[in-house]
Amino acid sequence: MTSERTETSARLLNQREGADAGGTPPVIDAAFARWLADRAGQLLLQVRDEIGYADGKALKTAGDRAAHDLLCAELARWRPADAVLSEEDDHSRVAWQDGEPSSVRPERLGANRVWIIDPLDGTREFSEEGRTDWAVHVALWSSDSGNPSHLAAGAVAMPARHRTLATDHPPAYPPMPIDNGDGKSMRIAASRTRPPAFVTALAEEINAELVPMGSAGVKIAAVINGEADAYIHAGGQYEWDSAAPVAVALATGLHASRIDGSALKYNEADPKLPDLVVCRKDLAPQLLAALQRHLP
Ligand SMILES: Nc1ncnc2c1ncn2[C@@H]1O[C@H](COP(=O)(O)O)[C@@H](OP(=O)(O)O)[C@H]1O
Ligand SMILES: [Mg+2]
Repeated sequence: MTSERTETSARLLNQREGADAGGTPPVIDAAFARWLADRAGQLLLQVRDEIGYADGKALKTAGDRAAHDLLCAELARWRPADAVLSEEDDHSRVAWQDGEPSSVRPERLGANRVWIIDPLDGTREFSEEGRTDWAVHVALWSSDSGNPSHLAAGAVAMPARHRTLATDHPPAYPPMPIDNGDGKSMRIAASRTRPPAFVTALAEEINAELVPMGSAGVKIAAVINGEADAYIHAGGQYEWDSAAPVAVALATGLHASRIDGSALKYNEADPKLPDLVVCRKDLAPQLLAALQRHLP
């Protein structure tokens, strides 16, 4: 059954390739990132339609694989000299054993340009009918980039929301929230299925409302759009979960850092990036101070 379904996603990919559905992509990296994320997003919608929701595990596997294969094929075709770090074939997980680097050094560590991709972020939500909180992440890390994160471009496609955020046209800075009279001072986006315990305690202390949703990309997009004031995560994540949305957040002018206030770094030997906070700049001092009191 599973192999049949994997064949289904391969066939969808082939159909699209055969029709050359994407045409010639933009030359500028940020527009290329948007193009790529959009193409994978459309493919994921097709996979959902074709496979259905009866077997969630099969749907997750087919979606992850189809989006990964499309992104890698297009990157190999249009950016052949660049390295790739993807959730779906992260060899550095093998190269990093018991907290120590092994002798296997991933090729990307010597590269000047590395695409950091999460073919399907919010995999769980993707497999649940009616949910729209899942995304495709495409980011470019460049050694030449002037900013501390070295993120040179990023795109977050949210196909089920018909929305893509990317650094080619960074969204406007979010508007100040309207006081809706409920006495809550801040809305903090947090994981829908595994919110870190300390975030609940922190929210109580600063009288904030927790807004649960899936996908790191969708939560950061919520901060960018002004639907949430902050996204706080700790306890585990990888570079691909945040690289693309953080690139867009930084391009928009928002604050993004580790929860201790230090810079987010990408294309590290160990791709684990276990915590982060993204918020409006004016909230950063208050949130970082509260985080200091609640650090897990
Ligand atoms: N404790 C943890 N360890 C590793 N990854 C985590 C994690 N908590 C969240 N993530 C990853 O962060 C993304 C968003 O999670 P959430 O929706 O719970 O906020 C998911 O990515 P994937 O869907 O790409 O696996 C999830 O796997
Ligand atoms: Mg992810």
